[in-house]
Amino acid sequence: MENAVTLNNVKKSFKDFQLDNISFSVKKGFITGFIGPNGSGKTTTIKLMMNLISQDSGSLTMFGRDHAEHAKHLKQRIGFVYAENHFYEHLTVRQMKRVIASFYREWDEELFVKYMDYFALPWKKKIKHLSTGMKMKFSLACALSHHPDLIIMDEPTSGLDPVFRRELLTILTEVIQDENKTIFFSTHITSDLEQIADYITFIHNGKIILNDTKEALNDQYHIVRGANERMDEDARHMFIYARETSVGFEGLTNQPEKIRRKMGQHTVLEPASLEDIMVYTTRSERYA
Ligand SMILES: Nc1ncnc2c1ncn2[C@@H]1O[C@H](COP(=O)(O)OP(=O)(O)OP(=O)(O)O)[C@@H](O)[C@H]1O
Repeated sequence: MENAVTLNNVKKSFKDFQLDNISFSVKKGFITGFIGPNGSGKTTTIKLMMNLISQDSGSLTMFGRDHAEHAKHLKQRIGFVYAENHFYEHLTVRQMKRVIASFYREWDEELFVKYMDYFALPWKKKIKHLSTGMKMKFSLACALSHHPDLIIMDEPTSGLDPVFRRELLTILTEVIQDENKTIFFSTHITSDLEQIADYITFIHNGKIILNDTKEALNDQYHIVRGANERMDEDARHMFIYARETSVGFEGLTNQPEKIRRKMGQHTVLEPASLEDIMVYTTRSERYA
């Protein structure tokens, strides 16, 4: 399967934080959700992909080309939606659109007008007077209107009401019908990813913990509940995280079959949600 983006042993250090030789790929033609707790390195990774900062070591390729060497060409192929907006606040929507459109060879004015109507965006309003949701819609309209092959978004749904969030997910599902398009986006709203993501990449403390299909995670990761007397040292090793209380234990495992064999019928297993996976893995000493 072709990769839209490949990171190989990428390292980036700040004073108190480092992306620790991360390697993963974003599959072409699919939606990948990028999750991780606050400060885990999502925005830093996205900035590296966008060539807004440079890695200390390692390689980053996009559509098979080195992303820094071919930055100019690759920028044409990427639609970028960023939470901290990068617009000139004093311009109107129309003026700002003109600035953005001038950068892109493939700019499609007809498509942009369609999104302006669809999102009910005001042409004459100054950027500084747009609400958070409107700015995000404008950013999205611009990103989609130059027919990008890769759409990269940093928390696009944050600050959006549930109605528009759902619209956004519908738009993304429509965009991805074209199998040449790829979408990579970070979010804290894991339920959005349960709906639309094909792949999940999970980062924690600057390390990639998971990068797999959502189906594989659903099959593998389970929440287990049972009586404390079923838990022993052997069983404990099969859990990523488990806690015992007076009413019993609850934990996350990626070895459901082994647990079933070991703990027997009186233990309840159910597929873990992405939120469960994120919360329990973050608590685990294994990934500290
Ligand atoms: N330019 C910088 N200089 C120093 N430290 C930085 C810089 N940029 C980011 N960091 C640090 O790197 C860490 C990771 O930040 P990053 O923004 O990538 O996390 P994140 O996963 O996107 O978090 P959030 O979910 O809160 O947006 C943080 O501790 C942050 O303070």
